[in-house]
Amino acid sequence: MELLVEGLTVARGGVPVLENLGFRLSSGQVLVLRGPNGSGKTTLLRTLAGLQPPLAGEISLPPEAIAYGAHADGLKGQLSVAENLAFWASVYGTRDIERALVDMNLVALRDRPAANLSAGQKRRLGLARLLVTGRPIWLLDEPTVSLDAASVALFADAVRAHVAAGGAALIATHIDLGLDAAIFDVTPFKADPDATAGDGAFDEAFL
Ligand SMILES: Nc1ncnc2c1ncn2[C@@H]1O[C@H](COP(=O)(O)OP(=O)(O)OP(=O)(O)O)[C@@H](O)[C@H]1O
Repeated sequence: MELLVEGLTVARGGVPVLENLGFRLSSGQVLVLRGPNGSGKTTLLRTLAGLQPPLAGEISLPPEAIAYGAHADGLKGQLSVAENLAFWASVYGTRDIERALVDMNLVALRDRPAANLSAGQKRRLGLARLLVTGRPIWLLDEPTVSLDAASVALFADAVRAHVAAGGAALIATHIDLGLDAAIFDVTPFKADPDATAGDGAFDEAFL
């Protein structure tokens, strides 16, 4: 199982942000996505997850192989922690939510409505969702926002276990997660502003 990306050009609002980008993410590997604010990391992850079409290029795996953890946690506030996980387990066709509850330290919170969780607890629940997807490729956008040091360590352990079991992860993060990871810096792939000159909409990070 391998995610191979070749000649990929991604855009926001119709404006190319990154172009002719490529990388390989193999089973057992963690790749950390780097680049300044506004450089296109979220846009790249959304494109790989199938949430928006690329302008060009090839992505070797379908969105069904991918679990995307976005900025927004996507919780259902009226449902309890366990009910949220059970909902996602049914969506993804998996069963076991208990391991996810344990791994993200949510057992004591299992019956609490998601709306009543703290920001960091919500984040832990959002990450627990990844564990019930059963999908091999995790794409994560700033997964540790709002997490305390202990929760960052829990998250890093979950990623280690995922890749040890043959999964892989592409993680946009500005912090050191203490993982054995390669770095993929998107900066060299910034789109050519001249190609879109005249509309004044090009990414501020590259002006
Ligand atoms: N909905 C949108 N419509 C148009 N342009 C957008 C939209 N969202 C983001 N952009 C622009 O697209 C460019 C890439 O943004 P993106 O969020 O992919 O960057 P990023 O590398 O993830 O940034 P950060 O590190 O700040 O999270 C930026 O110039 C941003 O202003």
